[in-house]
Amino acid sequence: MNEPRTNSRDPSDTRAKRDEVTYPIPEPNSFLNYAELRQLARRRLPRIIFDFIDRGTEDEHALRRNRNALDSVRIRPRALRGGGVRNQATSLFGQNCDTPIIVAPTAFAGLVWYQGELELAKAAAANGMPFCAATEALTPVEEIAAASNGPIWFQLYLWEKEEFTRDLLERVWSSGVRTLLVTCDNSVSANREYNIRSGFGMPLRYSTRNLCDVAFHPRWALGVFARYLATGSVPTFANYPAAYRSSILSRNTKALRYQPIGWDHIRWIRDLWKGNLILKGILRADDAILGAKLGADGVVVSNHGGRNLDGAVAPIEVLAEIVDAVGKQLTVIADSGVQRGSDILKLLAVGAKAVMIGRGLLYATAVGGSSGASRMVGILQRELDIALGMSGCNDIGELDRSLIEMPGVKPMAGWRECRSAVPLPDLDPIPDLDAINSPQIAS
Ligand SMILES: Cc1cc2nc3c(=O)[nH]c(=O)nc-3n(C[C@H](O)[C@H](O)[C@H](O)COP(=O)(O)O)c2cc1C
Repeated sequence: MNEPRTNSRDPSDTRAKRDEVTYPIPEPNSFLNYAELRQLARRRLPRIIFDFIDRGTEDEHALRRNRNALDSVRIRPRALRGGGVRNQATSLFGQNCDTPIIVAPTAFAGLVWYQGELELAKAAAANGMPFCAATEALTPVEEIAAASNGPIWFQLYLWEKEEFTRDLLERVWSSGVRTLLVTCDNSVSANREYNIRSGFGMPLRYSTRNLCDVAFHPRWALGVFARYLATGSVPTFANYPAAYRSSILSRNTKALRYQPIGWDHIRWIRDLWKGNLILKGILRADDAILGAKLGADGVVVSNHGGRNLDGAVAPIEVLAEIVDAVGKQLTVIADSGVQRGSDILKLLAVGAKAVMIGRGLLYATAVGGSSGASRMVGILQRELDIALGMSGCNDIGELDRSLIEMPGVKPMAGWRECRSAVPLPDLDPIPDLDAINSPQIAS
């Protein structure tokens, strides 16, 4: 019998094949998984925006590697244990979270839905998880913080003029944000050729093709773009200094240059920022150690979702080494390529405390605003819950490397000592264990 084919998750497929679906694409807000959601977002968004979100950099090796590396990790489940009430709550920097998922910082999130950043922040708060606002958000950090009753973090890109960065940090602090994430994997701009071809950038480039693209996506054109125009608020980079805050359509954009970031800047930011400091885009243990020595509180092991350095290692390939090096001192978070609850389980089992999701939550916001984002979070939580139960765990604290097999990582490599140990489940309900181990049977 022919198996019905669904979207392949294998990124080594050609793009066309990856998009192949033989089931009808569901109605918005009835998607069942990441692959279905991606199809819906692809339909909803103009191509120029979808590609900006969806694609990687250069030849997209890093993008494919993220998936291949996660897929190559296999789970060795413990039998007959995961049937209880399962718990995925955790705490990050002293704040309780209902799930080990964080909304990753993403530039231009306000383009996928009217005030998309607010929608994402609301969904994050409703689901008890942190939302990380981006420097390149289209909604000011003050508005995001005011609209949410959940934990808000802020991602920082450094500007060339020190005073601009200083002012922004003051705005961030005054809005009540206490966790700052500094992106460390963009000392130079990424080479995203499709953006050059499509005209995506600041400002967006008009062309007949782009106008047709928008015209063929009326729900986006009316629901997002026309709504901005109707409220007289054409999107700008709202966290920029006032003099540089021109609209994404303006030809008179005053260029604001970013500072190529180095370790001295981390020292400078550490002195300036009194809250939690996380370095995002770390892929080496020596860098993580240096970060710890300079006073960072956490790292995000990330290759920027395969969007920056093509050919970069996938985070899960280097996560164990980084956790072993700094897991006692720092909170280690991971991202890039996470699409299923089982991906989250794998990263946590290697030793991450939480994971960030970028594209998945942007697609979800594009499809259904905050309810779309909440639906996607719910799906990931449910998948993680199933993966936990199937692996014989009732709590994410029980995850460890004995549950997984992956190239280069020894089973039970001992990351538990790096974090507060969680006792294994009580063996009392298995009365026959002693009998099985008894000398009579051994003979
Ligand atoms: C559209 C888009 C914009 C992004 N913008 C930023 C950004 O401004 N700063 C940053 O540190 N990371 C940015 N990222 C990277 C994410 O924070 C995150 O590392 C990545 O998306 C995780 O991979 P995933 O998309 O496969 O989940 C962006 C990612 C996407 C998809």
